[in-house]
Amino acid sequence: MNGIYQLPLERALAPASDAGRSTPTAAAGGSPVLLRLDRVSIERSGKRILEGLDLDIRRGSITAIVGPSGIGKSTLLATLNGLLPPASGTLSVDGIGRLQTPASLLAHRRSSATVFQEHALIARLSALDNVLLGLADRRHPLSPLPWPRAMREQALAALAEVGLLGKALDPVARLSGGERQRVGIARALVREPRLLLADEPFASVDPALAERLAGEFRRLVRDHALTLVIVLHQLDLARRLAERIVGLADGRIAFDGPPSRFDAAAQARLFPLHPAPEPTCHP
Ligand SMILES: Nc1ncnc2c1ncn2[C@@H]1O[C@H](COP(=O)(O)OP(=O)(O)OP(=O)(O)O)[C@@H](O)[C@H]1O
Repeated sequence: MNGIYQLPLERALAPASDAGRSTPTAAAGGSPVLLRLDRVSIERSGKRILEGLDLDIRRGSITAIVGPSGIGKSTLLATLNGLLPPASGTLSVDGIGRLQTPASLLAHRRSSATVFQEHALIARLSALDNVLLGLADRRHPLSPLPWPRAMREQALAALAEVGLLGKALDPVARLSGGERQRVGIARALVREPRLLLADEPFASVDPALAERLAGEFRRLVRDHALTLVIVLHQLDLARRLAERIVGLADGRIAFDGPPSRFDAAAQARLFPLHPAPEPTCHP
């Protein structure tokens, strides 16, 4: 892990409900909050997509982002990732502070990784080479040299983590949908992120495989002390995987609570044009 992330942690943050919430900085102490959005508004091409977002993401937690198509779920992930700075408000990260400068944004991006719906893999390259691309920002972009041995070992370890060591040298074009998704997960893991973002990672796999991959995400979060924020369309899966559901509607956070409170009425408020599915049991 890069040394910059081992800065002394800030003092414990005040609860989210406090009026004068403090900002994560690199002071002494520990914080249960990894990431904090304070009155954040987000725009795309000058158009306001989301506004007034107050959100604390706790370290080691799994948060599912749900909401209708086009509401701004991927946009929110892009802001959490540091790719799309807020139009107003602040985004703060424990150990880094407010993401206001290029250096702080870079530090945050280096400690985060994203898994995409369509994997964003290069089909003609091997699984191993695709995973190595997760480390592309850790060496010179025009380097003609082979990947250093240490990075190759890191990438192989990430492939082993998702059960694909045996296919490390296979071109991605020859892998199944589920295997490709695993390569995408390995490419994120190789960055040793503390924040893992996932944008509809189960959208192109069948329900049984989605269930299995969800189990793998849960294990990875636990084993690697990750914090996961995952955009999901499958509400049942969101309820089973996450300990917290954040629902977006009308440009705002319209629901924020545990799966047990995400009942038919809450769903109907997020998806008013569709009848809410029957509530299902969850552990
Ligand atoms: N690069 C962009 N430039 C301008 N507008 C964009 C851009 N990307 C997305 N938008 C707009 O921002 C809004 C939110 O899009 P976003 O992709 O975040 O929604 P979403 O909730 O993730 O949708 P879906 O569930 O369909 O993936 C939409 O109106 C979309 O048209």
